[in-house]
Amino acid sequence: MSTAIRTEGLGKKYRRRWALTDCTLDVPAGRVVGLVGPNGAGKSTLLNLAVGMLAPTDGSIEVLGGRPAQDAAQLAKVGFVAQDTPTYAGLSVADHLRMGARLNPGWDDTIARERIEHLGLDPKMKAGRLSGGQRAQLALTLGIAKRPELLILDEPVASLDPLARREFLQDLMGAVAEHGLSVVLSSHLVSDVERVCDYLIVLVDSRVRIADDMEALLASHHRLTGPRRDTSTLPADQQVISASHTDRQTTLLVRTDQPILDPSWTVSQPSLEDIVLAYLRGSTTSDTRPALEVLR
Ligand SMILES: Nc1ncnc2c1ncn2[C@@H]1O[C@H](COP(=O)(O)OP(=O)(O)OP(=O)(O)O)[C@@H](O)[C@H]1O
Repeated sequence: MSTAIRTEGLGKKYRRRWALTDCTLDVPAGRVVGLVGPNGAGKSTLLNLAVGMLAPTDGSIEVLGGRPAQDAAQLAKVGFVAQDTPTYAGLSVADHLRMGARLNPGWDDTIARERIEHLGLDPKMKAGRLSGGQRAQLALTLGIAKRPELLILDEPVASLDPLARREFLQDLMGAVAEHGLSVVLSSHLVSDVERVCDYLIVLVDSRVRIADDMEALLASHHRLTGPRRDTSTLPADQQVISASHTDRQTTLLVRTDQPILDPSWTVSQPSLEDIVLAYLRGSTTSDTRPALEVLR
């Protein structure tokens, strides 16, 4: 199985502050990877390191087997749409497509023109006069028509209306199915990530908290509800992600690959959003201490 992104002890420091720390990942190719985390967690930093816009302070990163932006061949393999979906205000939509064709050896003009037509964008319109969402669609069109092996999108749907967001994600899935494209996209919308991604990375406080197959993640997390008890009495294999207690009852979100055998627990399946929120709300320093503990 080939690897889209491999990092080893990767870290990035801006002046005195670490934006990404000790990040070790092995993300398989051919997947749609969701990258989630709270504001300032380090998502854009990781994506900018992957495209070579930033250099690591620590550790290493390899993308599709090469060093980010090492040469023209590497640049051609990776498409990137940055968070602010940059376009050139003084250039028209058609100018952007012409520029895409000039700069990208694998450029697919048919995809580009069909997408612009489908979106109803006037090819003569200057990018500076497009709405924020239309500019985002133009930038995304350039990213898709470049026909990269790996498309990296930093919050691609943030400025799109709900229908445009749904259609864009469908287009993306189509490109993945048709061209075997790998995608890494950051988003604050867990429901979108759940709909299209089959691999999830969660970054919290500049550290990777989850990096796993979506199916494996859902299978290994459980909600346990039962009589109030101390989390330190749980079996060693059960990592407590969050815990809440009332006078008589305890509810836990635990991660384990083993079956839950204790009959005093009622076991249910948390949603992906429940799992992500439990990780986002706190940070653990040991295996058995909960990330989030609430007393009522
Ligand atoms: N150019 C920079 N100079 C100094 N600090 C920076 C710079 N870029 C980012 N940071 C800091 O690094 C940390 C991580 O920022 P980053 O943009 O990677 O987070 P993020 O997870 O993408 O956030 P968001 O969801 O808000 O876009 C933040 O604390 C941010 O203030």
